[in-house]
Amino acid sequence: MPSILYSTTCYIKNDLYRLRIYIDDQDEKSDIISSKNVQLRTDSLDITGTDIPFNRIKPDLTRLNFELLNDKKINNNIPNTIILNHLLNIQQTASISKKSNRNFSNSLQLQTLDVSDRNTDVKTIPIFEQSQDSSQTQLTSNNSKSGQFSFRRFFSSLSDSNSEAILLSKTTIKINYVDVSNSIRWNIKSLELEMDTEDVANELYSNLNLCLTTLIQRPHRLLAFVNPLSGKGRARPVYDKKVLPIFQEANITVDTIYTERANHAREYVINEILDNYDGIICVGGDGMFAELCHGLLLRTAHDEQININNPQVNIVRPKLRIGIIPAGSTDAVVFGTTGLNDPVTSALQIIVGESLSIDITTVHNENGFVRFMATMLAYGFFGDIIQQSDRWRCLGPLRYDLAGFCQFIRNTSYHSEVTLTLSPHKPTQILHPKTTTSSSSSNNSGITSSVASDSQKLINTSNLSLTDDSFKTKSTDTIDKIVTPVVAFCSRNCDLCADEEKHDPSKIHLPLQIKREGRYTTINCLNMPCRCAKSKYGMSPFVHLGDGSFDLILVKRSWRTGFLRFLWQVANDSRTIEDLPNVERYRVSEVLIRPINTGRKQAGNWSCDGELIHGNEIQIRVHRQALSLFASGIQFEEKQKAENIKISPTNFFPCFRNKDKKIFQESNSF
Ligand SMILES: Nc1ncnc2c1ncn2[C@@H]1O[C@H](COP(=O)(O)OP(=O)(O)OP(=O)(O)O)[C@@H](O)[C@H]1O
Repeated sequence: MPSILYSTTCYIKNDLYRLRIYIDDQDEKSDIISSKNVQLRTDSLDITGTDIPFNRIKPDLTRLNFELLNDKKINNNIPNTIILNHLLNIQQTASISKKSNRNFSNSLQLQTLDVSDRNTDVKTIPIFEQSQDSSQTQLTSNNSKSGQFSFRRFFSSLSDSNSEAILLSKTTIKINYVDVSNSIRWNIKSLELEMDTEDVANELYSNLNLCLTTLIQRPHRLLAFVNPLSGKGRARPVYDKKVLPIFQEANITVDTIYTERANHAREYVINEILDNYDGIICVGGDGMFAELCHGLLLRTAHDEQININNPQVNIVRPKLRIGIIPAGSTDAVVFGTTGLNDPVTSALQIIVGESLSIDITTVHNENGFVRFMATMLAYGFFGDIIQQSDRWRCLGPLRYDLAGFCQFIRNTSYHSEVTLTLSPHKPTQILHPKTTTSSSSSNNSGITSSVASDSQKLINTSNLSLTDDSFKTKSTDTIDKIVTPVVAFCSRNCDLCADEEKHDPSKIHLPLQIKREGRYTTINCLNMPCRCAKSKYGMSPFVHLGDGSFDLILVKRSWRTGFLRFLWQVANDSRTIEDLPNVERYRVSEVLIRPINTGRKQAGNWSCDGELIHGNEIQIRVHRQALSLFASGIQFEEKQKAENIKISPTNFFPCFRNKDKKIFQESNSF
């Protein structure tokens, strides 16, 4: 049963409401969130405090509930509940009510408004609006749209009002809150609550502010880095006009640095004192994020005296979180962690202290540490594009398309050896023999299993022992395809990412290593789906952000039409990409890629998070949840609704399927 902390009545748009601040019963949390009409115990209309102290308030469990007391139809613009943590700020302003058309219920003992008070109330204007920080006071009036008080405007509005029912006092509480009714795109909304007396308004105002002080997961002081060149120069206006005002509204202090050169932010984060900050904000694209990510992780590794050059070392998660305001040209990280690249949504997720820990992979070559990888590492086609487009910088963004086209015409492939360590899974989830008709099968929970029968044999016949080197590394040319068993989107509060048991070393059942060798057009490691404007689902839609694994996609040498089909599916629907005859997808925790140069043939190029890297061989190793972001993760049911993604219970992949080496469109009906 929820515990009510506070209860009062108020008018919202001339309708009478009962406002209650209550704490959910923790066990009932999920039910209450899902139910629109929260059942609270009936209490008196007077202000009621309970014996629950404010320091026991759980921000996600404490809510404001608005119950309409008139007989009128419920106004859909008034929320039924607002989570305490979604309040941005509370203002107390003067109220000038228009002709009263309030519909008082006879059964309610309401205080009638004393008209004789009006004159005295007029004297209270202008009022001082007190922000959450008591040291900041502002002169405001609710008549003043610009926020500047104007006596002329104030008195002219008085004469416009109907004198019969004018009430002038500090009786209006304005609540600015984060509207999450569209759980993908967040917005700011406000609600004006008109209280009966100034005393009640004062009390509600101070109670709500007291509640706000309990929100410890929220940042109070942030350091923002703005790359003025990001996204063709849109980062600065986005930050100055859209984001900074929201931070100010939420009483967050932000120190801003406009970067002057590449690596400015990275050096600052590595070298300067950051103790005063609760988080770092990156305003820009994926390149800026990579800079901050490196700065923070390298600084932490240095503080913890970790030898980052050792490929087997475990990195430590920094204490500070990074918030990303998308203003770049691709914004793959933000797409992958919030579902869209909307600066306002990202700013609001930072303000309310949403937290998401993501995997980071370390990239080493034969000489030691090279880079951290947050999104994608590529060898071959995509690395060659980066290398070529770097030479054609003068062509602007067009250079990527042009370099891509040239590379496609060349259709180069590279002889390479790939040693991969499959991500460990529970025995019950693993490896069903491949059937002749379909390469994958799915159940209702969206979990699909698929594996080559040879691999099944290999596992069944092996004397499984973690110390058995012959088992640990198997060269299996016969293995055709091994597809990860779990193909569900990584979403907000993802079960797979939260599954600690899976990451318990004592529970690892199958650290299977496999060697693959052949000619590949491209070898890609994806730590995130890499959704962006050019790829609806990203190259790897089902990779999870925090489950301690990443996806390896091998694209074997083929005719240009075969590779074009791969590119087409990456752009449009990559959910079944491994069904293409030239594509293999593995879920792995570690990969070693070794190009085999056969004399005259040149090796391909490597790119990591869009930057060129070098090495004769590259080792990639995942570090589970090594970096925390201010982000919510994606509410996938909502996203599916918004994008009209159809997922049939019996067929998780309704679009394209590989059957007898042919691609064809299936009907969604079966
Ligand atoms: N003031 C600056 N002048 C030049 N380069 C900068 C400056 N600040 C940052 N950089 C560099 O610019 C590169 C690209 O920046 P960023 O990622 O923000 O923009 P983008 O390329 O438009 O977006 P995306 O990476 O999403 O495509 C980063 O690698 C960063 O190191």
